[in-house]
Amino acid sequence: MTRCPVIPVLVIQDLSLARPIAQALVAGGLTTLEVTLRTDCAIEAIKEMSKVEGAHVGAGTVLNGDDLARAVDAGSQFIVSPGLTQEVATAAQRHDVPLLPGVANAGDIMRGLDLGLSRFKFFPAMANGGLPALKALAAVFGKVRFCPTGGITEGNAAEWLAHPAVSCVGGSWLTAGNFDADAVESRARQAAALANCA
Ligand SMILES: O=C(O)C(=O)C[C@H](O)[C@H](O)COP(=O)(O)O
Repeated sequence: MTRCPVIPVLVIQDLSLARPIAQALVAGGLTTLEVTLRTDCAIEAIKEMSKVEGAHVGAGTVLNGDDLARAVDAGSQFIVSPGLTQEVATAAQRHDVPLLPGVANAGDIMRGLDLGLSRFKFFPAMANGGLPALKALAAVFGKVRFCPTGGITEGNAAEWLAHPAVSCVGGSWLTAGNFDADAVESRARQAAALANCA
């Protein structure tokens, strides 16, 4: 979460674009890449993107232990899930892989704390009440850190990142539309500057 505080959330439909997309994002300064398991080629895309120098590739939309095992076998260095289940948390512990599960309310966070977790994705961030909702949760759970995702854009990312409980943000805006390497690199560069990526 602190390595590079803007995480592109990627839905790879065309495997041949996996490497060029990763190269463009890394060239622009975004090195932590989340590949969602929402497409048939997602697992292969994780393998391809992991070959790109400087890329730190993980899996998103991990819904159960089987997804997690497939993602880890493909080389995922971290796991993101839209929600928090005991099954996914246990599988992450078993595979010794960092897990960023989604939370939407205080009860979710408390279940996460019970499982030994303190870093969560706040999802879906905008639909869940946006920054006011996160501020209210952060005031109660002082040591918890969040990665808001869902509705984050280049227009509001800086505002989220300015909150001390927000360690990073995630979003699909970096690769939205038809793939154009120059456009992706330029969006990544802007986002990296916003987030002071090293
Ligand atoms: O399913 C998951 O595990 C996810 O990672 C969900 C994504 O974070 C959001 O769908 C991204 O939301 P947008 O940036 O608004 O497109």
